[in-house]
Amino acid sequence: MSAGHGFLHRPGDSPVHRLAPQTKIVATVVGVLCVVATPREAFWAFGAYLLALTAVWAVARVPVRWFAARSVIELPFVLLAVLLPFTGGGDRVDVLGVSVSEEGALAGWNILAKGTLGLLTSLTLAATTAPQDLLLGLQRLRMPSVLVTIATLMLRYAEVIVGEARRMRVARISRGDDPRLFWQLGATARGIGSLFIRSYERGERVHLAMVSRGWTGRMPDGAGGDAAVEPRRSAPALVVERLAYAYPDGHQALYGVNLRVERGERVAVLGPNGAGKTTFALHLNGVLGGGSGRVEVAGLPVEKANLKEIRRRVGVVFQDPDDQLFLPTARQDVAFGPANFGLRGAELDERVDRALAAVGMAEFADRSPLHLSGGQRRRVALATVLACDPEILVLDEPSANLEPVARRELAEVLLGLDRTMLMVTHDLPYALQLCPRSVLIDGGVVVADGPTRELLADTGLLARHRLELPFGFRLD
Ligand SMILES: Nc1ncnc2c1ncn2[C@@H]1O[C@H](COP(=O)(O)OP(=O)(O)OP(=O)(O)O)[C@@H](O)[C@H]1O
Repeated sequence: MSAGHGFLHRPGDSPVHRLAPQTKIVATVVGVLCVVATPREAFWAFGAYLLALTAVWAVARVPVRWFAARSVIELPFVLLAVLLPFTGGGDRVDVLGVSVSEEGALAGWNILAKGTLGLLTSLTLAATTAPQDLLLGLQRLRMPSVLVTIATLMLRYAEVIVGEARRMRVARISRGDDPRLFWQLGATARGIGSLFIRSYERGERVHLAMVSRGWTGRMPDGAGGDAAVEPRRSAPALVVERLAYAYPDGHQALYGVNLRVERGERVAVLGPNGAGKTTFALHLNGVLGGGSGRVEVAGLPVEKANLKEIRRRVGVVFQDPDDQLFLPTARQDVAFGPANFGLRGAELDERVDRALAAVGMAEFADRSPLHLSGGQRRRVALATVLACDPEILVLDEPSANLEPVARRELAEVLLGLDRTMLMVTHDLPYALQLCPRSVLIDGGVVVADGPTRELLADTGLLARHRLELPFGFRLD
């Protein structure tokens, strides 16, 4: 679902909607400054501003009632403005038998007129400009990148909350809940509680995806990357020995995983729900750690001192592309990882273009990821990781929620990539198509390892670990 329809944004294709966002931002700031600077007695000027705004609304095809409904946030100021004529000092006049302060009335009018016009001007900008385009406009106006990034993260978080709220509302209404009914207020309150927990979890996944692409909590400062630690060329791509891990709540997810993957191999990681596949994958670039055992990438141990280099070499593509994409344009999202790893200027642009081209999304570079289809988003998510030029690509459920054509197209992209690949998946035909070798994890250990075709032909093995080929699928 696109996040285009927000509380403050009213999508459309009017000339006002199509204006460049930076032009609208500048016009809004100038408009608000003019309103503030206008003397309070210049009643005609306020009338002219309002007339100009209503003309813009007519062109933008946004009804007056849309603005009226959103102007309620101004209510406290309206109350203050209404009280001032009665509480103000100075000369007083008699209006319909009530004594009114002249100075108070003018002060109230000043607040009411300037506040309302300022609010309506800002609402006009918000109504006709998508949030992502606003960020783009700020960037084009050369706002400091730190400010734009903070605004971006705040926007992403707001989207996370709104998205979770929408999903929960749909799920509840489809189960017969009507939040308008008084006796269901308790359930609504509990819903709000779980909304914040779910938003927190989603925020954590977004953060994990950022960390995987080299985010350290600091903005790239243009100083270039640290010197790379040279890996051993002759070493296998990946060596995992006796890897065990318990989550902080004490739940033991891995009990001693052993795996060796040679350079250029494509390996499917199969297993039932809760087997430990994702936990295992998150150890490969040090997003999870602190357990026992050993993980080595190209001869480099996965440990704190090597984390930056490890994350450069191991790219994790998460299951949900929305966890991976959070910047205003696909291009910026794809540039995020390599910029964290120190790439700048023409080299960075070239890397981004190459990654987008590799997934067939070059023409969508300047679009907001939120305006792309599910399959397109997944391809951009893959590009965000390819742009880091990883030696090992780890994909978590790459075919989940993809329509057949998008699934096939992604397979073609993946088959065209010349790198070591680990693919966590429940999609057994996809594993067969893409990975000559499979490992089967269950109960936190590797229970089978061999050619994918042989593993999938062993119906007893599959049944023991709750796996099965789709109905009608035959291995020939
Ligand atoms: N943050 C967490 N805290 C505690 N336990 C967790 C956490 N994340 C996962 N687990 C538990 O660890 C075990 C392994 O989870 P993991 O997500 O690695 O499984 P998986 O094989 O990827 O499953 P699926 O196929 O359903 O995605 C599960 O029993 C799960 O409940």
